[in-house]
Amino acid sequence: MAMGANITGVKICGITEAVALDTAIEAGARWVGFVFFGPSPRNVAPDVAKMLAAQVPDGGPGRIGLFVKPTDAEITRVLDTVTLDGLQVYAPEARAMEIRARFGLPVWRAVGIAARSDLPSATGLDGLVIESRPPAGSTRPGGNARCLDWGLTEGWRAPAPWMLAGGLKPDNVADAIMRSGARAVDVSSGVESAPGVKSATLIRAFITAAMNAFRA
Ligand SMILES: O=C(O)c1ccccc1NCC(=O)[C@H](O)[C@H](O)COP(=O)(O)O
Repeated sequence: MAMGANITGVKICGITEAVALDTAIEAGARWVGFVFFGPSPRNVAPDVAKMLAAQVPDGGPGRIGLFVKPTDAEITRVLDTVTLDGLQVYAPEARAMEIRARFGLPVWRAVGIAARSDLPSATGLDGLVIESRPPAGSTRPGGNARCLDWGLTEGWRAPAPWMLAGGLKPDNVADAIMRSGARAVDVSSGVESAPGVKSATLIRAFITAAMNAFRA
């Protein structure tokens, strides 16, 4: 999962089965995400993720494991079974840096923002996932199909490569890219027919729309 200064591409997150993964690979996803968080409808057991990760060909999308405030033991349990290329973590910067040092993998930190002042001005991490804050009472910090105000990142001098997430869909991703200035986007709910059930049609439509917008 190389992350240069100008990463461009699409991450399809929350993959739990082979057909969705094949579709994402064929459609040109740059990253695919596996959620290791029990309360999520996209939670995937390590032995299933192992088979999915092995399905990604050499040169295919980066395999990203998503963790929420994980202990070292939780990450170890997954990495003992699943080959991953990077980690997406919901944790403070200092803890994310510890994880990076401990496991030797690139780490992106997910940051929920509601105002421009919430945008990080510094990070020692490999990248940032900028998304909306979860709604009150949500059982999870991401994957809530909730858009942020895309104008908040316009002109932002990001301290690391970043991707835009939250509430993106095939029919709004072009607008989101144009208004936010993002060069990489991350989607889960917006390519599902029901929570946790990915749609091949929506995955293809999303990647096509995003890549066309990046080229525009
Ligand atoms: O997908 C989940 O269930 C989830 C659970 C806990 C933390 C994060 C989670 N998802 C994050 C993502 O899939 C993406 O990074 C992003 O937030 C996209 O979310 P969506 O609004 O569903 O497209």
